[in-house]
Amino acid sequence: MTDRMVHKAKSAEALVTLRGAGVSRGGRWLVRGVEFSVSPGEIVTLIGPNGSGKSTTAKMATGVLKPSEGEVVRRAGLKVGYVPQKLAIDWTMPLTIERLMTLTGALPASEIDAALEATGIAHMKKAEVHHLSGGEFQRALLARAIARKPDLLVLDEPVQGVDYAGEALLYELIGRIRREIGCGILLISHDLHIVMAEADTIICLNGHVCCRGTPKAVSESSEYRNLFGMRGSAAIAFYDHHHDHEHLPDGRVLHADGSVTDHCHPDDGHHRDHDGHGHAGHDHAHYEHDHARHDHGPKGGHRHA
Ligand SMILES: Nc1ncnc2c1ncn2[C@@H]1O[C@H](COP(=O)(O)OP(=O)(O)OP(=O)(O)O)[C@@H](O)[C@H]1O
Repeated sequence: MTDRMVHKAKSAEALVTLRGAGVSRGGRWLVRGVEFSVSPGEIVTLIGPNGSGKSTTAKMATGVLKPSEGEVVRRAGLKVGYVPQKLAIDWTMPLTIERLMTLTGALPASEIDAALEATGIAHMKKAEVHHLSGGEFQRALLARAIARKPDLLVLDEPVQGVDYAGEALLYELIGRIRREIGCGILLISHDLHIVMAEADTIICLNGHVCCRGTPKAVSESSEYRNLFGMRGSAAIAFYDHHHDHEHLPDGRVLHADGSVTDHCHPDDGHHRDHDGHGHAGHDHAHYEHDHARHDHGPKGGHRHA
């Protein structure tokens, strides 16, 4: 199959497809020439500097904004779950997580419970929203969005106000949601962080599509490096790690020196320690292994889920 045929087949099954889409306001193009689609089970991440058109593009995808040129095609009857960047909440009013779930429409109690369970906050159902930590709040917003079983989940900066460790856990959760619900995910990242680890496709915007591809391809492209400079390089380092051992299909481990062991324990003599010689400082490849099941720390460390 040629690339063009693959693209055609992919957009035929896509949840949403943008073709040459752009929005202009007051004689100025906010964003132009946007082309991408999101298919079931796929994570597409929009990155780009402030004002580069990420939110505008997401609004075109969800139908909140009509494109001024080009077209946006959504699958008939598409259910969209949206997690906004900001929520207009009157913080002087008491609001429990349970109530937050039903603010914009009724939900059966069983659906509320299932969504809170899936996001790991079932025990906090009666907790006041304004007491939540950044990570808990993002989980509550995610629970609210997935409770209605969307086909397409749009997340506008889902790791806002969350520290690095919490960020890795949230991305792991988002990865699990796409595997379990099978929805497509359009993720907007207003910062680079570790967003790229879970994404299948990265679209880098800068008023137009600057570059696109797999996280690795984007992080290596000169357009991306020019746009993000040193900050981009830090994110690149995350992917540009070198593997000193590989996991074989039978579960054994092949080390750089050619030896094979049953495990990759830090004390088996094959690994560098923390000050440049350690297990925490290395990364590895896994045959037929889902990298999405790893928590990647921002410095390239990992742990198995
Ligand atoms: N309704 C509007 N009318 C005029 N200009 C707008 C409108 N909405 C957005 N803009 C402008 O369009 C540009 C793109 O905005 P957008 O919110 O899509 O960027 P973004 O990439 O999401 O930015 P950030 O990372 O800062 O949130 C910005 O310059 C913004 O000021």
